[in-house]
Amino acid sequence: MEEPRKVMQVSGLNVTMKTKQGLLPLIQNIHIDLKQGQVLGLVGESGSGKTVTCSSLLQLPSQQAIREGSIQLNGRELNGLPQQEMQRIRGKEIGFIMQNPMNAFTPVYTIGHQFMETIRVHCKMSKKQAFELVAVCLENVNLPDPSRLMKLYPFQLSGGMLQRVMIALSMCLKPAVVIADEPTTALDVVNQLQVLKQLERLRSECGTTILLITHDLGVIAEMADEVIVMHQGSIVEQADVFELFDAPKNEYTKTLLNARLKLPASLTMRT
Ligand SMILES: Nc1ncnc2c1ncn2[C@@H]1O[C@H](COP(=O)(O)OP(=O)(O)OP(=O)(O)O)[C@@H](O)[C@H]1O
Repeated sequence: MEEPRKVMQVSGLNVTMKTKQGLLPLIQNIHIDLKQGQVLGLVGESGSGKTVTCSSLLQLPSQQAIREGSIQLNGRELNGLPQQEMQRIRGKEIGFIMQNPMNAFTPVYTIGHQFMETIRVHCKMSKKQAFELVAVCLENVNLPDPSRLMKLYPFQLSGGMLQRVMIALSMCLKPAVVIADEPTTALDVVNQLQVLKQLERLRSECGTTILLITHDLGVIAEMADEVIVMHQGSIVEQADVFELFDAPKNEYTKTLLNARLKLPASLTMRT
């Protein structure tokens, strides 16, 4: 069988932070290949460097971060691109869904206004066309009464609804890659399931590659094809999801998996 195409290739990525105490290395020598249509899980304990890695892939502005290495999207080098250029890439070519979706929206504009403005930045269309497209996209992620919802402000929606608005935006812009950083952590079980279902649709219907960062190994088992395990800023293991759960090779991975098995059943039955 033919290997899926590599959409994003990260190699030799190091991130060092300038702090008052001096230079602080945060992640070292990260290599990630994201293949078309795959869900790649990224796991590791708190502070292992998952978010720093994502911020680097998105080239989020940071005065303090020194990023070395290569981040290629469909063969184009992103590391060092001017922010103006990255703004065109973020959303349209690399989508992102954050743990706290409230941070992704401006509180003073309605959902409809923000959604329409974002797609009009990337695609040429009239306000009327954008309105109709947004309504269809919101309906597509099972958000009821889209015309009413578009008139609401972010604080008037639940976390799960906002996550689905962000997924709807990705379904609309069809980026090659979506980075989802703890997309279900802040949600109740019903909303978690809804968001995971919509992410799965994004992959199956749009062929989007998803980098899924989560603490929840249940979510990884359910969603991921392959898994990367990070520890203290480095990748310690990468394997097919079945292989990783059945026969972890690295000692830290074993500890991570054992920690889950030792939790009471009520805490592990989250999916
Ligand atoms: N701006 C910063 N200045 C200094 N240190 C930072 C900065 N941002 C992150 N760090 C440190 O980098 C390390 C990795 O942080 P990161 O947020 O990537 O962890 P994480 O794996 O995403 O954790 P969590 O699962 O809790 O979100 C942590 O030790 C954190 O304290």
